[in-house]
Amino acid sequence: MTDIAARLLDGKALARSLQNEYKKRIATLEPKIGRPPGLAVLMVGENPASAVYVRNKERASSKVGIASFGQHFPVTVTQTELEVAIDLLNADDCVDGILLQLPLPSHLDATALLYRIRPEKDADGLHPVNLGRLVRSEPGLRSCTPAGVMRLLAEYDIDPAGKRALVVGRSILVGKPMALMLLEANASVAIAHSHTSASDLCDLARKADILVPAVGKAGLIGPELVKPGAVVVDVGIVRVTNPDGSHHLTGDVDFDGVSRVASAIAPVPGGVGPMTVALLLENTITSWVTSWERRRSEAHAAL
Ligand SMILES: Nc1nc2c(c(=O)[nH]1)N[C@@H](CN(C=O)c1ccc(C(=O)N[C@@H](CCC(=O)O)C(=O)O)cc1)CN2
Repeated sequence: MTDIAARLLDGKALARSLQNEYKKRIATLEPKIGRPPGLAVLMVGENPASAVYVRNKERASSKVGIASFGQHFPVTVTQTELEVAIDLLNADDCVDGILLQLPLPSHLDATALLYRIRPEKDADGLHPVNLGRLVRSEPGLRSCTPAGVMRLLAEYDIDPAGKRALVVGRSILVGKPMALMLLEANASVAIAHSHTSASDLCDLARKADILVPAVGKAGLIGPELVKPGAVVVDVGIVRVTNPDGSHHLTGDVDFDGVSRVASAIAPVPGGVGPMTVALLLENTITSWVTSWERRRSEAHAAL
């Protein structure tokens, strides 16, 4: 039998309670604003994992009262067609958040499309204006997965200040913004990546008080890489095909082994994934309120 010592950082439960708060907030503000918040999730092609995530995002939106303006494009869609779709959503006053589900097929330039989304509607926090605000520690829309990790740590009273944190992975979606958010919270942050040697990864990981692997490699982090008492937040997503053809999800961390060494652990599934969706809803609500406030102050100024 598995002897679990670590506290479970339950992202699923926290995401559920955040969604209840969002629902109440929307119900209170909607009569004043005169319309619900709107979110457009753009998906291209038939990637089965993306289809699940997009469905989760749309379901969660509908639960809290966010209107969906999602569009699903065939894998043959062109860059120009997507640019036109983004331009129309940028101009649509009922749409507060726009998200381009990643990855995109290789004939498309994802960066150019992400840059085309108006920063005020960038619900994913991936536009360079929002990433730049993060670098400067200014308010702005923050990338959902790392923001979800920070919220999960806060919920369990884990303060990164003065702690050694190691982020494994340097993607623009998770690794880089994650390192910046931990730095903003006053951790001493290191980043390991594909060019980090196995022995350096081992040294850095064993010194880390907070370990955040975000690579997508099952079993990358075993108990031998974890400092006793460390907090481990698994952000890796690995979709494993079962012998019968069905799938299950796992992360970068050997959950059973690491649970015996760590003081707290966020699992996959049930950890950061649901928090990613919750923070997307939160960003959309923030954009909704901000655009309403902007319009109100413009209307006052025009009087
Ligand atoms: N534009 C974006 N694309 C992608 C992002 C992103 O943040 N923005 N992140 C990942 C996938 N992702 C969000 O899109 C995501 C991953 C996982 C989950 C989640 O809820 N996982 C559940 C299990 C879900 C299931 O398979 O049933 C869990 O971990 O418990 C949500 C969103 C790549 N693309």
